[in-house]
Amino acid sequence: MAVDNDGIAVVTLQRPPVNSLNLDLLQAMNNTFDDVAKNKSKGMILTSASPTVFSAGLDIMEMYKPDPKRLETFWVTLQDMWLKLFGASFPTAAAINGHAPAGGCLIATSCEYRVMLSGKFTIGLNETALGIVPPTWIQDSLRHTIPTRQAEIALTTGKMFTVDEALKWRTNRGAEGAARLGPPVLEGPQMPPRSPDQILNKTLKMCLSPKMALDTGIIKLNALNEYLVTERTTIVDNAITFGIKKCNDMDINIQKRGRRKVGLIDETAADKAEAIEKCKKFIKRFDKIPSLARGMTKQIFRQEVLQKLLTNRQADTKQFLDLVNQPKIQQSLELYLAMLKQKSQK
Ligand SMILES: CCCCC/C=C\CCC/C=C/CC(=O)SCCNC(=O)CCNC(=O)[C@H](O)C(C)(C)COP(=O)(O)OP(=O)(O)OC[C@H]1O[C@@H](n2cnc3c(N)ncnc32)[C@H](O)[C@@H]1OP(=O)(O)O
Repeated sequence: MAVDNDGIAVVTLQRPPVNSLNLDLLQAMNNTFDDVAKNKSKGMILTSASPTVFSAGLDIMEMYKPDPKRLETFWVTLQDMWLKLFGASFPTAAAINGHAPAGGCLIATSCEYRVMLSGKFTIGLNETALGIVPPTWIQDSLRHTIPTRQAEIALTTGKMFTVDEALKWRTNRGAEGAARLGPPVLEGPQMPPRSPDQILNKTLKMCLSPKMALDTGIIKLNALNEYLVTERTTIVDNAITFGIKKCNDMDINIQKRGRRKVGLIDETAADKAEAIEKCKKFIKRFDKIPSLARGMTKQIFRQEVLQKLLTNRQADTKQFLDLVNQPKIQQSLELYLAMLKQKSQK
């Protein structure tokens, strides 16, 4: 842990090669979180010493052929880590400088703010894809971060988000919708882009002109009708071109506005230093907010989710122990470890 001049603690996970969460690392995290609270730090930023992995999640070796007592301590320590981090009264942020699967995503979603490095990294809760039901409180961390519907789909599919997807999800109507209609007709002498309102106003003016004979008016309206039907694609394209131009003139970023954000991460950064700076900026937002009021508001906001685990702690532990001790799960763990080993040797 390093505390900067502003009193913000930067906590770096350092368990090579992939910061997998074993008992020792979880205990060290818990002690550090206690220190941050005791020192009355202004806030805490979690990051990783690895250049490519934030955290690979739970250390599978803790669950494979486990010692029963250690396995139980391992799970209770993980619960403690989550209760301390998710329930921390001080501001928390994650500078996610690499992959964050499963438990890595849990750490990130337990924080209040997330900045992830742009690149070929992924983040998400992949448990379902591995044949495991994520415990309620792990699901709750995701549901607390992104909209419920997206959380349900992500959890049930074991979705690992790319950095871009984590920032935004499905495309809405907008720039990409326009692209699906084909290239817009660009401005030119024959077809200057006009808004639909401009076209209708001009036609109306022409038809209402006292100089216009009734039969000429009818001919013109029929021609307009035919034009609207046969040229509808061009008209839509022109309307889109007009809209895009107006947005550009008004400095509105249609690329961003056209996409729905999933918000699993709040911002991206080019490198770790920038990610930490952005996290610091988030924490400094609370400089003028009384810290007691802030902390209590956060805890009240998160109380329901925290209380659920506190009430069901023993049952949750028993469920985990029963699951891990199943021969079928032990077999899956063995296969998964072999697969990871094979992949790392390539
Ligand atoms: C599968 C069944 C699990 C059953 C658990 C039962 C109940 C649990 C309750 C539910 C909670 C689950 C939360 C979890 O966190 S489960 C853990 C899920 N984690 C993962 O699936 C991530 C696996 N790792 C990776 O995908 C990649 O390692 C990576 C993080 C993307 C990084 O890739 P890369 O940089 O290429 O590194 P390598 O893959 O080469 O790995 C290097 C080294 O580290 C070992 N390793 C990786 N992840 C773990 C891990 N989670 N635990 C232990 N060891 C891990 C990997 O085997 C390599 O080892 P060697 O160098 O010795 O070959």
